[in-house]
Amino acid sequence: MNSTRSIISMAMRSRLFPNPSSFRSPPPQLLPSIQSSPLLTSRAQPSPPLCLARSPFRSSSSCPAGAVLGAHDPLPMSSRSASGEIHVILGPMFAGKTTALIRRMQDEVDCGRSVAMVKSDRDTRYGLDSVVTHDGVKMPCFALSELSSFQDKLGTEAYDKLNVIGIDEAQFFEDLYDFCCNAADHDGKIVVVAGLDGDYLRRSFGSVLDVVPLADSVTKLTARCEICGRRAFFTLRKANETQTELIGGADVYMPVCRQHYIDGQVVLEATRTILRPEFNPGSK
Ligand SMILES: Nc1ncnc2c1ncn2[C@@H]1O[C@H](COP(=O)(O)OP(=O)(O)O)[C@@H](O)[C@H]1O
Ligand SMILES: Cc1cn([C@H]2C[C@H](O)[C@@H](COP(=O)(O)O)O2)c(=O)[nH]c1=O
Repeated sequence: MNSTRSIISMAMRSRLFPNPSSFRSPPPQLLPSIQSSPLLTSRAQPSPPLCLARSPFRSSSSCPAGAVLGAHDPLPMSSRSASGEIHVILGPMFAGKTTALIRRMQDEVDCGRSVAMVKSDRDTRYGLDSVVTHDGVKMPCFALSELSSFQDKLGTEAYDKLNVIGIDEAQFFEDLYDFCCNAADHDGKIVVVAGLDGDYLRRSFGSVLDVVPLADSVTKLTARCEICGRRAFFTLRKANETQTELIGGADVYMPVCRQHYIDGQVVLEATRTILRPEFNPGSK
């Protein structure tokens, strides 16, 4: 697979980058819908000291230490959301979705709310006990195969006290819609969802777009095109694999603008054709 990637990289660079240069996104800026969220201002109150909640699960092997963060005591009911909220953060890889999610959760902790982060256990890139950004910022989390197991994992008492639930890698949760609906509409939770809106072929990925009609706010973040530095809306897969799910980082994917997505797909298709065994009789 490494040789495939280097062939693809070479092909793309020779065709697409007469003057190759690499671009990295600056630290992502939160868009106004999140920065100026009434959630953070209208219900803000003097922050109790930041602390790890005394979760009954802190010593349990199934719950990472500190996966529930926030106030020791839940906020009084009057200061909690009566009907819950759903906020969705979308975009390609490297757009800063996880960064924005962690910041949002930290803001909620600073406002005295009790928060918990969840990610899919399919994403094993950095272990299962933390959500980690591409530049290494971490927050403890629960890694689950399905969101329906969250309440059991946490326990009813802890779930009832929880104000905010963050969900990273939301594209991997098939029960995202039902979970968000129940958590916000029925249980009064604030749910912040971060995930890919599209896969490497720009098809809708998992159920992320299905929760848009449920959402109070939707923020689409952009990355920086690795080829030209313009805004990147899409994720290009550099590897030869064609299945929808392929866990990976910068070794397998790059953020690209529209032009370089189109050019890149042409090169990748040509490269995949060249790599087929019938073109390489001696390669077996
Ligand atoms: N092409 C890239 N390759 C590796 N890291 C990148 C690239 N572009 C941006 N980054 C880094 O990734 C960070 C965003 O990471 P993260 O929040 O995990 O994004 P996302 O969750 O949207 O994939 C940026 O602040 C930047 O430091
Ligand atoms: C485009 C695309 C991505 N994936 C995988 C690759 C990563 O493991 C995650 C996305 O992580 P990030 O936090 O948004 O950087 O999804 C995939 O399986 N299939 C795809 O098409």
